[in-house]
Amino acid sequence: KIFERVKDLPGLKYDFIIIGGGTAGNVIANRLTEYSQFSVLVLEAGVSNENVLNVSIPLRCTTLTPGTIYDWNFTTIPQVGLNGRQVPYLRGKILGGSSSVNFMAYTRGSSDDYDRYAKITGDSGWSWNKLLPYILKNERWTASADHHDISGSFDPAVHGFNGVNSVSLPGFSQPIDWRVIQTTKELVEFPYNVDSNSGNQLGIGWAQSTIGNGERSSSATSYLSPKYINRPNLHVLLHVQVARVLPSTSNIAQKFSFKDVEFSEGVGGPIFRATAKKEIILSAGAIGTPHILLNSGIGDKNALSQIGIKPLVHLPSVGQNFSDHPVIVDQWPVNSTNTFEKLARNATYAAEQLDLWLRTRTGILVDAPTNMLGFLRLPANASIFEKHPDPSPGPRTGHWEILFTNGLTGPPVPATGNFLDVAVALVSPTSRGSVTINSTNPFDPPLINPNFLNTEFDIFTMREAVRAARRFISAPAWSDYIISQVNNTATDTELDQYIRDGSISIFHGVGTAGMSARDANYGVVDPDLLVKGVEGLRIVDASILPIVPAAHTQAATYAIAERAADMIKEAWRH
Ligand SMILES: Cc1cc2nc3c(=O)[nH]c(=O)nc-3n(C[C@H](O)[C@H](O)[C@H](O)COP(=O)(O)OP(=O)(O)OC[C@H]3O[C@@H](n4cnc5c(N)ncnc54)[C@H](O)[C@@H]3O)c2cc1C
Repeated sequence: KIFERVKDLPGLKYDFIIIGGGTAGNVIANRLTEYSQFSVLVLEAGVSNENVLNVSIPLRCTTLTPGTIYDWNFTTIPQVGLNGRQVPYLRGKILGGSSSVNFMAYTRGSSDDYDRYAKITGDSGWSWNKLLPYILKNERWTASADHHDISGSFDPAVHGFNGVNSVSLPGFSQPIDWRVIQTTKELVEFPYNVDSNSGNQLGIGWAQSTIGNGERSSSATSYLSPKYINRPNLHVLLHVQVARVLPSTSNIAQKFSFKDVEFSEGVGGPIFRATAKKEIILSAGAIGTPHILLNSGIGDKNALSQIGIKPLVHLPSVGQNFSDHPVIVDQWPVNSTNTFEKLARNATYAAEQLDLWLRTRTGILVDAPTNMLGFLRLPANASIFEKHPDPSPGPRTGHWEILFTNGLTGPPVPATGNFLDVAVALVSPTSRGSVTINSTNPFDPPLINPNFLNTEFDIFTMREAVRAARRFISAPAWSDYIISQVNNTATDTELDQYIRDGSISIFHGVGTAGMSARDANYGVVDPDLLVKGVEGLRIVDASILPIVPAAHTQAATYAIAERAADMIKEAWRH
């Protein structure tokens, strides 16, 4: 059941309290309440996702953030690597969390990504082969909205058909799609990959998205769908912001045991306390989770003391090791009028498409903006490798990603002109940032520093990615489509300036509560995702990934949560 006010809850004591009804939190809520004897309360700061049309309509994802009530509306601190600019840091503030506002790309990353997590943690359970059953448990492969023949566009052998969260291929073909595929035949450096979710992500192919029947599939629409949310042991409370977790006792071993959660109803509203009889599960995401830990006195003891927060547990890695992907978009003017600009400029066409979506869940609105994407590596002989080791986790993993969009990705749309958008993202960054606080008020926003493009490897790779994307669009497949080429002869200095002035986040931040081996002298959680040095506190969200995967991060987040749910059930079964 979903509650909108604290006073309507039957009480404030539950077996499990989950902080954050986001991507991971709702998976945990669903799986734990499969046991009718477990009671679960989810505390979520955001609003309901119900009846928000723009959340359901995939192509309208560009309207959900920033500057709306569905976003936390964070901004980074000035970024040295971005010529001092501050950039928006989007995070969903709505039931479903970022899965309710994201761009729905379903990319798992490579097998190398997960095998590296296994190596870092010393737990083979995080390896690709061991995690695959959980990836499949999440996924419900679904027909495309237009029911076209999808053979040859994905590999059914690597997908899950009975999971909870819908995944599908595009359901409305875009006029640029065949040109992308044609280019993979014309230029050997850009091979076609029938399915980049197989473990080997290299190459370009059809985007898979968390969309079912032409609608967004989020953790709220899937894991909290009516058959689950009606369970009597599952309560979700909206509009409540968690400030802190509080220790109740410290046992003989002098370990703090965390059982209580302090939260406010609305911003600046009354403060309440809820108690977990078994465990508190922090699922507030890569920004929210370290923020709550630091507010609670769990972090670097010197930094906390300096602000005036009493340190309870000295865990210097809290909020550190933040890694994310910077992205930059190149635009080419094209000689077609059949691009996304048409939707923004032609009200009759837009109304027709909305009507089509409302009546039949077909038409242009059924897809995310990107129908085709791919992951690529720097050439093995790239000069950067003379100075730097390869930071990618293995040969099946991209250093950078390319995404194709049939028009501008967001407002403002200029009065004239039609465009092709090609975005490149750095998916193997070596820069590391942080999430910290500078206030004793838990409701003040944290300081977000992704520290983009602050290493030689990162700027080199972005530069080469931009150049490669421009080579891609110089292929014969585009010659009768592109009106004028983007500068193909820019120098390194010119490109660096352009990249530092234009890059933003693609919002894949992780690592701020990273997992490490049980005996490691760094890290925030152990391989079972229990916070080191305390009792009763587990973290299940994207923050536990020690290094960002070479992929959009929701698929990994779902998989983590599915495995974590089994760990929690196992821990409390008896
Ligand atoms: C605009 C955008 C586009 C993206 N596009 C893609 C994409 O196309 N594909 C992809 O794979 N990934 C994408 N991502 C990233 C992906 O969505 C996230 O990595 C993933 O959803 C993170 O899941 P999570 O469970 O860690 O956090 P979230 O899903 O963000 O959940 C955290 C939840 O905790 C709540 N919360 C936080 N703090 C508190 C507090 N103090 N009290 C109470 N509640 C709190 C939040 O409101 C939220 O509901 C995108 C992200 C954004 C923001």
